Amino acid sequence: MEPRWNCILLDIEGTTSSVRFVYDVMFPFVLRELDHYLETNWNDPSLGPVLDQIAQDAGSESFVAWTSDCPDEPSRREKVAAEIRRLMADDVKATGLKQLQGMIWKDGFERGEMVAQVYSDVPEALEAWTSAGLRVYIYSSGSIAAQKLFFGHSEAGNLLKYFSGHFDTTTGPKKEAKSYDTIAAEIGEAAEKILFISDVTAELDAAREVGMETRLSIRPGNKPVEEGHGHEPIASFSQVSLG
Ligand SMILES: CSCCC(=O)C(=O)COP(=O)(O)O
Ligand SMILES: [Mg+2]
Repeated sequence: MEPRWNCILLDIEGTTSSVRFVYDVMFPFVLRELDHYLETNWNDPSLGPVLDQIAQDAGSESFVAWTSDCPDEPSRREKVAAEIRRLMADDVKATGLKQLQGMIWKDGFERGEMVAQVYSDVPEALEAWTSAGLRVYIYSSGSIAAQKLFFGHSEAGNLLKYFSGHFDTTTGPKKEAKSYDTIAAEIGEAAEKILFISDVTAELDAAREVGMETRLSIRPGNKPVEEGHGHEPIASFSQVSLG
């Protein structure tokens, strides 16, 4: 039987993995390591573009302009740390924040201090879908670097071989239809041939607006959703029927 879709696009938090793991393990890791990370990596060239992105997310044209009120390096670092803590307290999915989080998580995943949680149906489904010839992509607010660390160090082992590509907020916000148009174009598929699975109805609405098929991920600990969204709910990837 011909599969109804050629591609499956997956969200992470609340879909492949629990919200709890992100909030109880990954975010506390960042808050614990933040000051030390900034101090030890301050002159690392890879940090510069991320600091510019954080400044731009805050409405400034560059990091230099944003920190022009800071008299010295420690106060510039403190401004960054305070902004990161503020964004995380409000759970803002800002690109600069997500890039910095990914850089901080690197050590945690590579040292084995963090092992990404994935629901038990996820590896089985990835295997079944890719064996059936489907391509699987990730679209998460977590940076692409963080996504690769996450699935490269999961409790089911390295799952990266299953993914044909990764998207994050550098493609566009997850609640905007244009982002899904861009993804379809980059994947090289008609939107109607892509199934998007997420726990957030506003993301599913945006994907549906451009013609993607959708499924609402219902996992333990996910935020409750309003009635009347019209997205078919699934509690496990095993409920995705390909035919
Ligand atoms: C490697 S993803 C880490 C989780 C995260 O930071 C996040 O914002 C997840 O958001 P999602 O879009 O996957 O719900
Ligand atoms: Mg999610």
